[in-house]
Amino acid sequence: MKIKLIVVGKLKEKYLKEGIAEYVKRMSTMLPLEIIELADEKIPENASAKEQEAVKESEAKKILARVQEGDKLAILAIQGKLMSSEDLAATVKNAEVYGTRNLVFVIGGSLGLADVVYKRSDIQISFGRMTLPHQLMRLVLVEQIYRAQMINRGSAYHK
Ligand SMILES: C[S@@+](CC[C@H](N)C(=O)[O-])C[C@H]1O[C@@H](n2cnc3c(N)ncnc32)[C@H](O)[C@@H]1O
Repeated sequence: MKIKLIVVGKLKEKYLKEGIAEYVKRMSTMLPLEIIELADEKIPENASAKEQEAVKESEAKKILARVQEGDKLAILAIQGKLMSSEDLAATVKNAEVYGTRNLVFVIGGSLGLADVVYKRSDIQISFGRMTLPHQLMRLVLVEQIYRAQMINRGSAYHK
């Protein structure tokens, strides 16, 4: 099985790039993580609700173009399901056991994800009701995917 992470927007901060690269490297000998970075849409200044929806729809098209039939799609959503690290580890293990080809995580852009992405998703994962910047969310999620794999290996990394 492959684990993929689809993200909207280019990562700018060096400290985030370095943190993510470290966990990606650590996972290279386990289930490796492929990060697919999509260009974000320009948000017009003082964008109306309709313009914001159009941005999300356009980002959704690019996201869903990278998702294949049979992929298990886990989106990051503030109002989604609260999960423990052990729950995430079980999600990864189950996907592997059931022969899933790709377990795909998605983090939305600064406006979030369009409804069409929610409809396609198999799980909506919440990291709490607070809003995290999507770029920081990327680092936090990558660490949790690493942690999930360490849990599944019975490693002392997870205490
Ligand atoms: C800046 S947030 C978007 C905020 C937008 N108002 C919304 O409700 O989705 C960008 C992305 O980061 C992710 N995100 C941010 N905070 C999160 C949290 N607490 N739990 C899960 N995902 C989160 C989501 O994928 C979201 O689409």
